Amino acid sequence: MSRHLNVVAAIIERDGSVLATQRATGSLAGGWEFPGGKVEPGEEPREALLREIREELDAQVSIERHVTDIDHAYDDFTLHLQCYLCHLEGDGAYTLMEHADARWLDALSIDSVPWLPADIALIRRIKREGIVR
Ligand SMILES: Nc1nc2c([nH]c(=O)n2[C@H]2C[C@H](O)[C@@H](COP(=O)(O)OP(=O)(O)OP(=O)(O)O)O2)c(=O)[nH]1
Repeated sequence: MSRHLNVVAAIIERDGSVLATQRATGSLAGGWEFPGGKVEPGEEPREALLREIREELDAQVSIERHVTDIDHAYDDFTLHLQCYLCHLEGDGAYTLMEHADARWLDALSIDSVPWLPADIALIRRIKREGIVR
């Protein structure tokens, strides 16, 4: 039986750009994603998102709204990805605690990184909604 992951992702927006992060380890290393991670048992999705952003970026975000849920089948697991539009709190500073790299990408540069397969449909949605411009 293949594994099923319930994951939350933060689409952190600033002036029409979003913060993309590059996975450092594992089978998807090198791929770009939105910061976030697995929802733990008993956790609400939004609570999980705030925790993951603290752990991965040493930062606080405010959650504006839910954007969409993406379902994707990888070779060895299935993914349910709940995506929220967020903004960095305070002076907007962050520190990469786990990722190899991060970039702010706008509508012109968003396709310049190799996104994880599950994120392709999400990027289309983000463009269509005008979250990147
Ligand atoms: N955070 C995030 N994960 C994504 C995205 N797209 C995508 O396919 N994934 C996949 C990659 C991983 O297999 C999974 C997230 O799991 P993870 O292992 O990073 O979660 P975690 O931070 O809880 O990790 P860990 O504590 O178990 O190390 O979802 C995305 O945009 N953001």
